[in-house]
Amino acid sequence: MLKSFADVLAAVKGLPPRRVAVAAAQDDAVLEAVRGAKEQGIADFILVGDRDKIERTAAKVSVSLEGLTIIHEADDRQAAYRAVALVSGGEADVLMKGLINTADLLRAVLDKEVGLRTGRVLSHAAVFEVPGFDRLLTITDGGMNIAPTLAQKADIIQNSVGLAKVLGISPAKVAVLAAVEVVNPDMPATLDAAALAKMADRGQIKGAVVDGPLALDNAINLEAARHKGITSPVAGLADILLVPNIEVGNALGKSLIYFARGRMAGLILGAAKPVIVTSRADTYEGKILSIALGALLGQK
Ligand SMILES: CCCC(=O)SCCNC(=O)CCNC(=O)[C@H](O)C(C)(C)COP(=O)(O)OP(=O)(O)OC[C@H]1O[C@@H](n2cnc3c(N)ncnc32)[C@H](O)[C@@H]1OP(=O)(O)O
Repeated sequence: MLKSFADVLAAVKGLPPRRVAVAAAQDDAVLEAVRGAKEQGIADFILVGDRDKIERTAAKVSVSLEGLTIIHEADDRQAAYRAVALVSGGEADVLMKGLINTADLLRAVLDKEVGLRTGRVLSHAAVFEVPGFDRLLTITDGGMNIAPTLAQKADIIQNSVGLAKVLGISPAKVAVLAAVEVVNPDMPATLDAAALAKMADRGQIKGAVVDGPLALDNAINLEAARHKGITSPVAGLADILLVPNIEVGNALGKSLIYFARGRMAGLILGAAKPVIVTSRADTYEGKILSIALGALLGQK
């Protein structure tokens, strides 16, 4: 089982480097991470974007472009489609977001012709390493599905369970988050949580033990769960937190980074190939971790 990002980096370095197509690569922080990941043997890269801007940006931050393929496409949205097409066409194994907003990249990923649709729901998963916490914790979905339905939540869990398996966590313990740990008909998140737990009991969600509703404290802290008298195989031990909507996931994830000094790797799951989604605010290290996780998942 991979319990830390050091474990993830060690695991990926022993594998053949994956080919990552970067959409709109003309970003200084992205280029620095690309160089770092290439030098560490984590991945090889095809940079899609405005060649002149890529070269000028690289020069500005003293990043060598040696050994990196550049495909010129001046328009950012077109660059996203070209990068996606490289992945769907088999010339790259993993897609990575560059200097383009997430929604525009995702629209290219969802494109019916060149996209990476599989017929499944695509979802964002953020894996966190938090100082003082004994394992990697995945939060989903704080980046793609805005207000998922019950059926979409089941698919989002299934996607994250696939990621957990790659991390060596099986069966994954999934807590479906709500504000309370009892079903309250006035709180729709608690109704979905109870249904999802039952769906897992009946084999409609596989490879996971799912329980909910659970409040955040009962989900991740055994003492808090005991204090509330909750008997559950998941309470206090969750590997995955399913959040009710994008705002909760996004705010919870960012609070781990900014309040708790956590480190995050972010991916879109459920597509034909992994998609690395880093944000402008990610550190160099955070971007390398996202690339490493994408490369690990792209080995399948
Ligand atoms: C923590 C760091 C993460 C960050 O980057 S911060 C968060 C930023 N994230 C975002 O801004 C993205 C939020 N999501 C969105 O904007 C939208 O949901 C998204 C992904 C752009 C899609 O929206 P639209 O372009 O309006 O598309 P739509 O809803 O009309 O659907 C068009 C076709 O795509 C399909 N689709 C949409 N979301 C899907 C999904 N999750 N999985 C699988 N298929 C999906 C949808 O069914 C529709 O298909 P069809 O054309 O009817 O066949």
